Amino acid sequence: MRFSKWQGCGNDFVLVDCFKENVSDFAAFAKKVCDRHYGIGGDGVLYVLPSDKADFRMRIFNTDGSEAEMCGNGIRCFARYLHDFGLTEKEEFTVETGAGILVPRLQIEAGKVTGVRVDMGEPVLEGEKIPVTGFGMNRVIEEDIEVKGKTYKMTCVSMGNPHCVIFVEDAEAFPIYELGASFESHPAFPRKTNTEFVEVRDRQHVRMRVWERGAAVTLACGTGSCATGVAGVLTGRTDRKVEVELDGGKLTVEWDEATNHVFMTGPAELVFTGEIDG
Ligand SMILES: N[C@@H](CCC[C@H](N)C(=O)O)C(=O)O
Repeated sequence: MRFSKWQGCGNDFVLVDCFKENVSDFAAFAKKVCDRHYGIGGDGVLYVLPSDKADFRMRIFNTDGSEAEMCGNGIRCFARYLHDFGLTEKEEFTVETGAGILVPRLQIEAGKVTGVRVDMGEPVLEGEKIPVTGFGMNRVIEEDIEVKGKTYKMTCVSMGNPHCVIFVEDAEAFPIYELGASFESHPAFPRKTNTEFVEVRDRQHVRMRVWERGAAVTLACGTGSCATGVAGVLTGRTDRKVEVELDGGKLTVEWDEATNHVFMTGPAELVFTGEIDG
């Protein structure tokens, strides 16, 4: 089976083109190939599929085999694959995801792709829809959450997938490896959650570390960066456009007031291509 390996800000993915390859069990394949010792290594697998609603369909599976609704760094890699490997000649196209139909646009300078800007759609803010229990259809802004005997203030946002944003004094010092899994599996989140630990540097710059649902600590999270941008506005900490500094690079996130859509811009790079026994 042929595959390609991609990364966006160090969040890395194995991509399989299902127009050409046949995968019988998407979840089992993801668990197997994401293993960094016995497999290819990756934070998830992106499957390129046909769609009857959009130009293409993307499905994303985490390292533990769970399927996520959406992946921000993944959709930029997905878009670049479609362009670089000749599946489309368009610079902007539609992609069906578990978070609806999203629109990536390639940024091309002097014939070279320099990045991808994605219209990530509207954030979902109603507690029940994120989902977070105990808040009905209200927004969940700076609400208490107790984890391992300590109370934190959480702001919850869905970008198709659930996010819990915790603003902290010092993101580098936050004990993410000790606490991340307890946020992910907290009873407040019926579908588990991704959690972002965010230090505000100023109104246009934040530092974010992430514990991802189904993948633990990763070097970056695109949907998490978007959720952070939205949470920064909802809590009055940041402007509508912010640069998010991640362990593996930087993303720009803008929550547009006129459309209510979130736009994410950042890199997507091919690491290598290969073949594996399917
Ligand atoms: N890294 C991704 C998000 C991948 C899915 C996530 N782990 C989930 O289960 O929701 C991103 O860049 O958005």
